[in-house]
Amino acid sequence: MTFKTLDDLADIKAKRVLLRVDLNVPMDDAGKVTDATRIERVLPTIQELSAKGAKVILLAHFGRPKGERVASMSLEPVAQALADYLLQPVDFADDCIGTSAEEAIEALSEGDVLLLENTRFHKGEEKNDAEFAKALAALGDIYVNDAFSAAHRAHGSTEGVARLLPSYAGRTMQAELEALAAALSTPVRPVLAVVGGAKVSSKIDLLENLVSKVDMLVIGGGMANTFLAAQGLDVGKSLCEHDLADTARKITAAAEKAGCKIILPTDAVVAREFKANAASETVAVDAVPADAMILDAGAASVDAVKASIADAATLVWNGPLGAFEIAPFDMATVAAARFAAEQTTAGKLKSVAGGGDTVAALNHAGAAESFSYVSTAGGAFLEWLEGKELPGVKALEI
Ligand SMILES: Nc1ncnc2c1ncn2[C@@H]1O[C@H](COP(=O)(O)OP(=O)(O)OP(=O)(O)O)[C@@H](O)[C@H]1O
Ligand SMILES: O=C(O)[C@H](O)COP(=O)(O)O
Repeated sequence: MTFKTLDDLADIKAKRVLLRVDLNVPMDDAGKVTDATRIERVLPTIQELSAKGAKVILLAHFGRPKGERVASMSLEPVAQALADYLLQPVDFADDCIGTSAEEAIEALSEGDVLLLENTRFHKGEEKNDAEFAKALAALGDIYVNDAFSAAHRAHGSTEGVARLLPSYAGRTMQAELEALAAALSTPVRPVLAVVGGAKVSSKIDLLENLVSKVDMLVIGGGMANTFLAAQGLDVGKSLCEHDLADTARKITAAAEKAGCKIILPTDAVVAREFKANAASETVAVDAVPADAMILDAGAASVDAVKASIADAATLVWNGPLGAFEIAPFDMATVAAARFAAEQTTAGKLKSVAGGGDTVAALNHAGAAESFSYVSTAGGAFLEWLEGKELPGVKALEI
């Protein structure tokens, strides 16, 4: 696929550049960014555009507010975090279209950077509504997409607006696509995929295709609970999408047919409260108390994950194996991440991981630096891996 890059942008002095970035960063309850990887990755594009004298207008989403204005999903705290990394002020407008955006843009000088409020506060964003895309496009002269990790969404700010303005790929978009192609276009087998995390409904469908592309699939985190429940196990109060049991069974059957080995947890760390240092115990997965929730994989499951990593030549990983943000439920994720890092350093494994929280988990484990490649993308990474066309990339095609 060919698209224009920043190298194709001639004179952009004083031009209004709408730059789509992914600032969907992990954040604690106090509004502090807990992992800045996605911020760091978009700095080169912002800096390059700003240095060339453009008025840089950032479009981004945060969380899933479903078209409502949800205060806890405002991007305002991220503007300050971005300014700290950019070492230059970042203005903020409390809407991504309409008067407040227009006035904030009007006030920009060459090289200034402005972040517009969460695009998902408007229903038109996720619907990719033509009027919403038009309202966004009216704010800029040029569109640049640097949000590879949101490129699997055909939304107004990732797809619709790209069709209305001269469009370009940013440096991170370009780098991600090149790095993933270099690492995984012809992966050395056996290939192991590890899929965990919490976005069960938006990722489970991807597994049906994935099992035909990989030799082993470790299912962990909230995703595993759905598979355990589909086997008839009681997962108590665990994060679990019971209505996806049929899908889980279909994936298990597809894996068998494709000769892909599925590895599910056999034991789990359970607790009755979702908080740091809550009283916890390790139980077999068929003995989860009805009033408890699975927050991590147990030691036997971790051994099985490590054994799979040891058997693999290539690892692709999205989604933590437990609620790693709260101690001690980071045990499985940290142990697996460190083992994969060791195998990579020893030259036995090519390891590629991606996802907002996955990267945070690898950083937490001190393992990210040793991985072969760390992508900012989770869902987009899995879809890319499946060979799917990503709408946000497709819209940039010349
Ligand atoms: N057993 C579990 N119960 C509840 N939450 C879990 C469990 N296991 C993992 N999680 C949560 O999953 C979240 C991460 O999942 P998610 O699918 O968003 O991954 P990601 O790497 O951020 O990918 P993406 O970039 O697509 O969002 C973490 O916040 C973690 O606490
Ligand atoms: O975190 C991500 O993977 C991207 O920011 C996309 O977020 P979404 O899964 O809510 O679309």
